[in-house]
Amino acid sequence: MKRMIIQGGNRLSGEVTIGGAKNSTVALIPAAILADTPVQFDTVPDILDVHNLMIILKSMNVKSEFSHGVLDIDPTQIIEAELPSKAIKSLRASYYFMGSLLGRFHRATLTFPGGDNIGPRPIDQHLKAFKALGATVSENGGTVHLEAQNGLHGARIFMDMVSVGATINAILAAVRAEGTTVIENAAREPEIIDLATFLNNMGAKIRGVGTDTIRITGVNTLQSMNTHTIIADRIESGTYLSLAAALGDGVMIHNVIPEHLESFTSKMIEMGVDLQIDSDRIYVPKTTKFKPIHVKTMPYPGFATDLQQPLTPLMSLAEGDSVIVDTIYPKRVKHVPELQKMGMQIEAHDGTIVVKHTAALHGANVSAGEIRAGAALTIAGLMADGTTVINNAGNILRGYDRIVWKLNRLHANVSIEDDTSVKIS
Ligand SMILES: CC(=O)N[C@H]1[C@@H](OP(=O)(O)OP(=O)(O)OC[C@H]2O[C@@H](n3ccc(=O)[nH]c3=O)[C@H](O)[C@@H]2O)O[C@H](CO)[C@@H](O)[C@@H]1O
Ligand SMILES: C=C(OP(=O)(O)O)C(=O)O
Repeated sequence: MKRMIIQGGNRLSGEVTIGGAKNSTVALIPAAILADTPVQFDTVPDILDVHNLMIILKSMNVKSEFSHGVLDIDPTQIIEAELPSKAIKSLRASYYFMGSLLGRFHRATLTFPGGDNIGPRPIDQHLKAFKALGATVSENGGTVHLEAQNGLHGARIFMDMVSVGATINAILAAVRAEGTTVIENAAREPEIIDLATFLNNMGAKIRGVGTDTIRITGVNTLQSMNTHTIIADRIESGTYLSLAAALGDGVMIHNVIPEHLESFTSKMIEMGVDLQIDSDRIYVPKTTKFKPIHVKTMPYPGFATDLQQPLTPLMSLAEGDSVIVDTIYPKRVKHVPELQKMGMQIEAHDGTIVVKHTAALHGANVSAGEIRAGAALTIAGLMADGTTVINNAGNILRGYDRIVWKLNRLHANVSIEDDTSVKIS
């Protein structure tokens, strides 16, 4: 288990550069096994999810090398093999191997995925899509077996609810299927567009991504001709925007796609933060007065559920009550009791989180129950007087690229310790 140690109270200033999007990367890596050539990604974030996906690739004889943000994957010698259940369970997105293995071998056997504990996360829509494409699905204990004995065939798939994961899995299974697939009520997240861009550049025929109807005409082969640059992480961007507003004396955030963050930046502006938004960077000036806001999380382009927690420390500075309703994950409140330990006036009842003005936060011994709860605790720890110890910090490192280095470059005082108290970067 890793712990993050924060000596709070420093004002932050300087520059930070956002990494490639976690939620793109974790779909692109499983997608790479659909290629008949080696593939290369750049601006890959250095996060635990990437390292765990590389372990899964290795078990299938797929070589991968990751250095300085460049990830090379060679799937040309891939074999069918039992996948390592510890790595599968370490992250949510391992379920994308269901779609990509089905696309590649017409069968797949996987244990159920892990990922953040943020309330119920069923995969019925994923399985419905696989069945529509011609696969049979059998479940045994914690294992799912998928098999398309007569191959995969294009179909019309209507998603009962808007799901990022089910949309991506349906694309992965359909991209090399015979005939045309139409996904209706599809999710529109930018990470889905990024995945389709990668696949289309290899010869796939995916049209309509970014709308709620996606059409895919299956192709026989996918061949990579160039490096795919991963889009900037909008959730990491929002996290740094929030902490820069809460305790910055002027912070420039580089490699941002402002169009992907409009639902978030509009709320910060409503709070009174005079953001200076450029084409690919945002400057956050020192701000001392904040107005309370109301936020409701929704599928993209609505306010992201992954950004409600990182905004709570900033909300605690507002002069009045702020309210969050998380319609995607109403039980995503793991940050609430931990922030209370730090003195924050925050409560959760019946799917509604209320954050009241809090005069001061103090350091405490807390736990990151999930990645974005960890982000909220990190920001609160930086704002607090004294020392904060965040246990289960592996949940933060799952998805925040080189976070200790980035925060310390902004003049924070943060370190990570493992069980044996050896400091790592
Ligand atoms: C790796 C990745 O990209 N993770 C993101 C992805 O997760 P993930 O893809 O798991 O989330 P979904 O978009 O699928 O979930 C949206 C909603 O649909 C429900 N649902 C989903 C699938 C299904 O088969 N049945 C079902 O009922 C879920 O319980 C949830 O209430 O989108 C979430 C919602 O934006 C984000 O918080 C996660 O960061
Ligand atoms: C919920 C998240 O991640 P995952 O879906 O990978 O668990 C997240 O990134 O906030």
